[in-house]
Amino acid sequence: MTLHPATTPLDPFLHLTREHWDSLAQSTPLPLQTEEVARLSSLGDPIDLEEVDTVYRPLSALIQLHVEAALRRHENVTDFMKTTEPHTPFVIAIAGSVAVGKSSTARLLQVLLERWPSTPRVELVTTDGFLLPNAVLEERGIMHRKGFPDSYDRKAFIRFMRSIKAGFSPNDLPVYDHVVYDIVPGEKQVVRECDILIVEGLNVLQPPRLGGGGQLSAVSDYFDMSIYVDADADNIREWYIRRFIKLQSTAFNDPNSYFARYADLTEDQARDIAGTIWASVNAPNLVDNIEPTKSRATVILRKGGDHRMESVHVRKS
Ligand SMILES: Nc1ncnc2c1ncn2[C@@H]1O[C@H](COP(=O)(O)OP(=O)(O)O)[C@@H](O)[C@H]1O
Ligand SMILES: CC(C)(COP(=O)(O)O)[C@@H](O)C(=O)NCCC(=O)O
Repeated sequence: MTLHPATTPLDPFLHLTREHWDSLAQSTPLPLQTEEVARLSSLGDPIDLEEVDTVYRPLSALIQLHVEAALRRHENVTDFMKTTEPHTPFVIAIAGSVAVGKSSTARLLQVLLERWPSTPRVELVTTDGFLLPNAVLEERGIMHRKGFPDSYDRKAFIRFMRSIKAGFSPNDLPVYDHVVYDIVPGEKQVVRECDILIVEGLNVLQPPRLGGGGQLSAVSDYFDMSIYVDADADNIREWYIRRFIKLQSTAFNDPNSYFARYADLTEDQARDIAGTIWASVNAPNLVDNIEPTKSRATVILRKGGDHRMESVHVRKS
């Protein structure tokens, strides 16, 4: 097997090179066209069909193995307990820094997984809907900590995950708008009944904390599998700055954009502002809160300088 680098007796991960990963699941079809891949990629995350074929085809096949095993276990356990409770959605969490490309990964997986016969219904929830509204962040003096664990309504997020794993489909999830940079008053996301739920966000792998009832709980208590999208902080910083410059000529021109005041900056000025936001908000959040959760993931996708996947690290089973 092509392992990279050598594992130690305490290392619970298998380290697979890009070449090894690419050689897997050769018979799994890739039901996607170039146009569709372009539509699913986020701004600044240049995924092409070759990358989808190399990285996401084996990943969707590996996820299917986990889903099928969970379905079999459910059948065996319900037989054993003489119950008839239907199975709950298989939950996949996607974690990683701001600007690392989590949303492209989530959207690609949604489309690939719903083409498998056993999982035709795949729903996607981004955790920004659980951010506290700006008015609350301002009241608490933590507007500069948007994306940090304390900027979320953790209780509502846990309630949502618990209801999913209790077999319900909530219809009242709050919705966040990146352009307005705030929760949209009155707007709700409906999560339809599904086979797989993908939950994507910075903080999905945060460890348990003590809740109101004296219980230790974390949203990850309700995950079946998790994926951490990883890259060097210097690369992610550059992707963040480049995306900010692209947003200047797109989203920031919307008069409703929270960043509209930055639309007319020169490229150098935009670089400076984006670098400052990165250094004061997103880098400390990555170092202090997000990166330390990496080893909790089932799979780590490690990207190189151009968003190209370099290696994949999978929990030993
Ligand atoms: N200021 C913004 N205005 C409009 N869209 C944005 C803004 N910031 C981020 N986005 C979009 O929001 C999505 C999520 O971004 P982010 O949280 O950085 O995660 P990631 O880059 O890992 O997917 C991306 O599709 C990105 O292009
Ligand atoms: C909205 C986000 C916190 C991401 O939320 P997520 O869906 O990961 O929970 C992030 O994209 C963001 O806007 N961070 C604030 C700092 C900044 O403007 O870059």
